[in-house]
Amino acid sequence: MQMVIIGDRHVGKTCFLERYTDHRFQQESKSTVGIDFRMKTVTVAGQRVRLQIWDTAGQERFNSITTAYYRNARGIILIYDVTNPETYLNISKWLDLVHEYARNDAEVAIVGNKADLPDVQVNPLKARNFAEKWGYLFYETSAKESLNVETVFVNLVYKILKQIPQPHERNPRVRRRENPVTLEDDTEQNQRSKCC
Ligand SMILES: Nc1nc2c(ncn2[C@@H]2O[C@H](COP(=O)(O)OP(=O)(O)OP(=O)(O)O)[C@@H](O)[C@H]2O)c(=O)[nH]1
Repeated sequence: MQMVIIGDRHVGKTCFLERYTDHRFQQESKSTVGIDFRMKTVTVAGQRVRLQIWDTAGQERFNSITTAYYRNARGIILIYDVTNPETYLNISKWLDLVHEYARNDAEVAIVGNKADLPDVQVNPLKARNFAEKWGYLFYETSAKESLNVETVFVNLVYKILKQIPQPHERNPRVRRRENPVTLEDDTEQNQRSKCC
């Protein structure tokens, strides 16, 4: 299952992904050039899912490269920085690209990152209302303090899985237990690739 992480530069996309796949945080994270990806296998609602997560450059000059990766993404994580209102306002610009390049059934999560910092300048209620109005997930996260990072992935995968007809839905006599918060960090494989 492919996912793509988008949003302005410096909002913490790479740190967010590294926190999820490598359980670490690097204060001196380098700007992503073009595109990068990591793999992780998770179990959500009893189903093992292999995620290929694309980390895109926030700089506009890479848009022609990065938007090519939207097409195959089942999930899109759009990150802004809670201490930088401009990155929140730019969400609509990123959503325009999503509507232009992503599949119609892609699930979107809006994420306000850097929630550990004291000078929060984006009202989380406003952001949540906006996300809910459009049927998107919403979370405030901290890649630094590992707040809600796994929750974003689990709930996004769960939402995507709910879209896909499951075997038990085709045969109502076969029942499977559903537990959206089940997360087994069972096989963690980090593969990296860079291009451009
Ligand atoms: N306090 C705090 N700082 C963070 C957090 N996440 C990222 N940062 C910092 O924000 C800066 C940018 O992080 P990156 O992950 O490189 O940002 P990016 O969105 O991938 O940037 P581009 O690759 O340029 O698009 C770095 O100095 C990080 O240390 C967070 O949750 N809390």
